[in-house]
Amino acid sequence: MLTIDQLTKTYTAGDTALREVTFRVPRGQVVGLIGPSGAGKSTLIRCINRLVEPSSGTIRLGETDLVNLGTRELRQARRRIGMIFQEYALVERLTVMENVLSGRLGYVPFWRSFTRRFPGRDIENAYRLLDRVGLLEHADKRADALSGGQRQRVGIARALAQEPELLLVDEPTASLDPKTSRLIMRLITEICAERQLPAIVNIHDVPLAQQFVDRLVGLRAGRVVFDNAPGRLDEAMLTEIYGAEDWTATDQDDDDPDPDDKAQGRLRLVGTAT
Ligand SMILES: Nc1ncnc2c1ncn2[C@@H]1O[C@H](COP(=O)(O)OP(=O)(O)OP(=O)(O)O)[C@@H](O)[C@H]1O
Repeated sequence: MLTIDQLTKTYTAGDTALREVTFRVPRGQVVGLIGPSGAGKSTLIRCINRLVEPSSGTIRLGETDLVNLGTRELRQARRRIGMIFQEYALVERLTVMENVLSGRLGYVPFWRSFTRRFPGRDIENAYRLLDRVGLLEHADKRADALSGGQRQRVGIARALAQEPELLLVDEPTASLDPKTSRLIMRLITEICAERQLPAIVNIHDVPLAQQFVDRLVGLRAGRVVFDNAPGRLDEAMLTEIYGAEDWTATDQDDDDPDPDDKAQGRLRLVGTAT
């Protein structure tokens, strides 16, 4: 369980990016974080993994107060948080397997990581994860030989290799086509349900978020202005979050509709800034 309470961040330049943000993410729940550019989504994700120092408020992962940790404790706490990135952040010249095993680097002694000698248990687990994300037959390929969707699946397997208690996912589909984006979102949400992992997914694509996440948190100018089930997000609320934009109900550009998408019967919205 992740608990964020009264989290405020004011950058030294004077911008207040988060204002008393409060919400909880229980085990197994995937929260989509939406909001216009500059709303504070990245700042929130970065405060949780402490790449950005919160100005005030608390962030708890289980019993651990993430805000008040010394360097050593912070390093240990970060092992418990798996990150998935927009641009995958793989080591291109290493194999798929080596990239997945790099998720274990925080756990193995330096000499083992230096010589890339990982314990047998880690290797077996990495094979299991590659199987789960559908990349077993690509284990020995170099990362730079993979497609974008395949690279993101490596990114997911690497995050899971950490055996995290929380997933932070930053724009996981921004570089992918619509069909691959759905595949990746489905994989993330299925895995979180299977492992009872809480997750926060920073996502610009509102219809995609609506299809797959359990809950949406909408930020505007650093405040939570929406926190509810995706089905409760209507056009009035979208205007509240995004301001004066033209939110028009439309069919998605979809040449290969998935009948089992949670999207069935949900709003399909496309936003065009005016
Ligand atoms: N390092 C920084 N120093 C000063 N101000 C910053 C810094 N990073 C972000 N900000 C400011 O904080 C506010 C929130 O930015 P943030 O990047 O968190 O928004 P966002 O919702 O993630 O936007 P986007 O969707 O464009 O990535 C903005 O006003 C931004 O200018």
